[in-house]
Amino acid sequence: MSTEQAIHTKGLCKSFGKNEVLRKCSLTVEKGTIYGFLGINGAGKTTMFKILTGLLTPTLGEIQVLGKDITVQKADMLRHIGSMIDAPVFYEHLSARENLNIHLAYMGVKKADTETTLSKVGLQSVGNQPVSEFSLGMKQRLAIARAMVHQPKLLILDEPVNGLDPVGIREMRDLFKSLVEKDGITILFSSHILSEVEHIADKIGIISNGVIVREMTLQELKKDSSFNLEEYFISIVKEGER
Ligand SMILES: Nc1ncnc2c1ncn2[C@@H]1O[C@H](COP(=O)(O)OP(=O)(O)OP(=O)(O)O)[C@@H](O)[C@H]1O
Repeated sequence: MSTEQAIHTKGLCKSFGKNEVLRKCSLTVEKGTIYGFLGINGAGKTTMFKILTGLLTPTLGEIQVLGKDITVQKADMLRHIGSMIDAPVFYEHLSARENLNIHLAYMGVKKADTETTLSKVGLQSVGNQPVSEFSLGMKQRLAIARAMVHQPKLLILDEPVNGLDPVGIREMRDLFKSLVEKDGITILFSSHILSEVEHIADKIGIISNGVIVREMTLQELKKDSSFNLEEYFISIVKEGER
C-alpha cells in the first residue's frame, strides 16, 4: 500500500448469516483528502464504517488503515481514528465538557484542548450544560467534537450533518475543510445530502447493493460541464438495480 493512502480495502466482504452486505469492496482514501461515501439506504455504508473502525470483523478481504491492518492492530489504531457512527450516545446527566473528558480518559489521552474543540463546533457557551438539555443538532455537534477531540489523523463520520440547520451545515463544512487543510487530517464521510458532498468532497465512492460501483475524484467528474451529482448518483444506482 502507498503511504499516501489513509484507507485501502481490497476484496472486502461482510455477510450477516446468508445476507452478503459487502461484496469484494475496494475503497481507497488518499491522505489529507475528503472522501464522500454515497449509497441508498441499506447499501452498506455503515457496515463499511464499522469494519474500518474495528466494530465489526470482515468475513473476507484486506483492510489497511493508516498503513496498518486494523483487524490485527486494532487497539493501536483506534487512538488515531475519530468516528461518529449510528446515533450518538452520551452520558445524558453529564455536561458536554464532562462527556469529552470521559472520552479522552477512555482513549488514554492526557492532554487535549477540549475548550477549543467545543468552540470549533459552536458549543463553548453550553459546555457546562447537561447533554439531556441539548437539542438534536447540539448533540450532533457534540458527537463531532467527540470524534475530533483526541486529535485523530483520520475521521470516519456517518452522516455528520444529519439534523443540523443550514448555518450548522455550513459551519461544519468549514470545520471539515479546515481540519484537512490546516491539520492534514483525512475525512471519510457519508451523506444523503448530495449538494453537501459536492461542496466538500475531493473524491466520491458509490456503493450499490454492497458493491462499490464507482470511485472517482470530483475534479474528474466535473470535467464534464453538465455534470450534476444527483443525476449521476441516481443513474449509477439504477444501473446497479438492472
Ligand atoms: N448487525 C446486523 N445484522 C444483520 N444485518 C445487518 C446488521 N447491520 C446491518 N445489516 C444489514 O446490512 C445492510 C446494510 O446496512 P447498512 O447499515 O450498512 O446500510 P447503510 O448504507 O448505512 O444504510 P443507511 O443509509 O440507511 O444508513 C442492510 O440490509 C442491513 O439490514
